[in-house]
Amino acid sequence: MARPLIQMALDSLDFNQTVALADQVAPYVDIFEIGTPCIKYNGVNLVKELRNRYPDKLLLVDLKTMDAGEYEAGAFYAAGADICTVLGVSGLATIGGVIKAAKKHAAEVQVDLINVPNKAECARESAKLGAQIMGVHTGLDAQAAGQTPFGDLNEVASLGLNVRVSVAGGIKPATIDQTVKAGANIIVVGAAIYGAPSPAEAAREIRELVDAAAV
Ligand SMILES: O=C([C@H](O)CO)[C@H](O)[C@H](O)COP(=O)(O)O
Repeated sequence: MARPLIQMALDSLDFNQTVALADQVAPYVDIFEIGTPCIKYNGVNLVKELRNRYPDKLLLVDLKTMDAGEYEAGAFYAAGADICTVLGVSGLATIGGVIKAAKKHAAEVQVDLINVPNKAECARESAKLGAQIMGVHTGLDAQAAGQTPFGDLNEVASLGLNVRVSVAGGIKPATIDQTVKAGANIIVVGAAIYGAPSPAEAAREIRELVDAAAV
C-alpha cells in the first residue's frame, strides 16, 4: 500500500506560534496546512513565510473558497501555495475558477466535501473538472456535535476516482489504522498534535502509526 501523506493542520491564530509549531513537527509531516481561521487572520504573509522556511514541504492553504474562485485563490498560489481548498457546496463555477488559478501555477486543488449533501456526485463532477484531491471533512463544530468522517471516507474512497482522498475531522492515534485501511491518501491531523503535551512527540507517533498501517 502506498504510504499516505500526513498533513498538519496549523489552526492557531498567532503568526509566531504557527511558525514555531511548524518547526517542531516538520520532521514528521509531509504537508503544512494553514487552517481556515489562521489564514483569515494572518493572510498571504504567512504563506510566504512558510514557503521561504520550508521550500521542500507541500503547503496547503485552507481557504474553503465559496465564491470568486479564481480571483481569491490566485493570490495564494502566487504566494507559494501548492494546494488551495474550495468548498464543494460552492458549485462547479467556483471550483472551476480555483482549478484555473491552480493551473497557472502548476498547483493543485482540493475540494472540501464538508456539508455537501451528495458527496459522490460532487466528487465525480469535481474530478471531471480537474480537481486532484477530494477532502472528506467533519469540521470542528460537527465534531463537537459527535460526528466523525469515517462513513463519508468509506463512501468517497470506494468511488474509485482518479483523485487522492484526504480525510480530516478529529483523527487521532486510535483511529489512524482504520483511516489508512479505508483508503485515505492524505491524513489530516490538527488537535491530536497541537493539543498534545509535546506536539513533536505526538507527530512522531502519528508518523509511526501511519507507516505501520500502510505496510
Ligand atoms: O479544517 C479544519 C477546521 O475546519 C478548521 O479550519 C481542521 O484543520 C481539521 O478539521 C483538522 O483538525 P482536527 O479535526 O483538529 O484534527
